[in-house]
Amino acid sequence: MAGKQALNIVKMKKMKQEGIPLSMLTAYDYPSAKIAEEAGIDIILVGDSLGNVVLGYDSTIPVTLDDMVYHSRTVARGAEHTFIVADMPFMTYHSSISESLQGIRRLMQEGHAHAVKLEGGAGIADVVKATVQAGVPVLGHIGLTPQSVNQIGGYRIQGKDEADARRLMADAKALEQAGAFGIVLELVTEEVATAISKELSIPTIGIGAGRGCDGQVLVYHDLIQYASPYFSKRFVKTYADVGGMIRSSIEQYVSDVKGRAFPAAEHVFSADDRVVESLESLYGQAKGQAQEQAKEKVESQS
Ligand SMILES: Nc1nc(=O)c2c([nH]1)NC[C@@H]1CN(c3ccc(C(=O)N[C@@H](CCC(=O)O)C(=O)O)cc3)CN21
Ligand SMILES: CC(C)C(=O)C(=O)O
Ligand SMILES: [Mg+2]
Repeated sequence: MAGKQALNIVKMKKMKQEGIPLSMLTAYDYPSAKIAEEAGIDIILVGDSLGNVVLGYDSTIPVTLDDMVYHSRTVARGAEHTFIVADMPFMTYHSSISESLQGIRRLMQEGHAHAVKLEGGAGIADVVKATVQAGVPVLGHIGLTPQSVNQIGGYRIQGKDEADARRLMADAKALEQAGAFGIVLELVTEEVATAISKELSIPTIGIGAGRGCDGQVLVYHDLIQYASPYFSKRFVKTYADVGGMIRSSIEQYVSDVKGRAFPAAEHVFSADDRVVESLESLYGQAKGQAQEQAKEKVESQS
């Protein structure tokens, strides 16, 4: 797999220096990955947001490492030439370095990811360091970290006051120091996200973090309004109503079946006349035999 990708972490850093924005999009399965690659996306994120948009949970907390491995490998089959980052899910990188590395190994070897993303700042710098030491590129993720939603107390904008701004900058620097190749800034005020982007030599990738980031990321189902509860959020731009298209297509299908408009002549297969005749006589015989047998059965019982 390695080497087939159009982009790598060395080129990403160069793109930041040259002022070329990075486009990242989530994908969770073969068709979404295939279309994202065909459309020219720079980086695919197999996000644990799959818990929300494909598994129907109300947060990312129930998502397991098995879920991530499974979806990551389907994405890898659909996008063989795209750099793939996979999220490590809730509480799989906090017990010990060795357990964290075992999970990361699975995302790389079984999930065919090229890098992993971990939520957290200075507090997870040691795991980031050990992962990078093992040869695995790490994407950081600070600001709103959905795996900590119960601690944060909701999906809130980060970096509004000075203390928060300082904390975010310190976390970003700690991650860069630990060897992260980039950092996702989620739901961070534009001023703070811009300052962090200027301060770091590694690219920042924003979601709801404004115009000063070195790249942008969105959730696939939000972008195309595909049954996502988040598509109308302020930080999302929707480009199509794919959910609406799917719904009206299925409504039309239901109505066609009920009204016998489908299948029509062009959808059916016909045998030639001679075969039809012989089938009819065959069915006629078979029908006659069956009636004969049924009659005999009734007679023998009486
Ligand atoms: N489909 C989807 N899209 C996402 O962007 C996403 C997920 N799922 N799941 C994981 C996290 C959760 N995310 C969220 C969830 C809620 C808000 C939200 O309610 N935002 C408010 C602003 C809140 C405030 O003002 O503090 C909004 O109106 O945009 C934002 C990001 C982003 N991530
Ligand atoms: C929103 C992005 C950054 C993410 O972590 C996800 O999709 O899981
Ligand atoms: Mg995530």
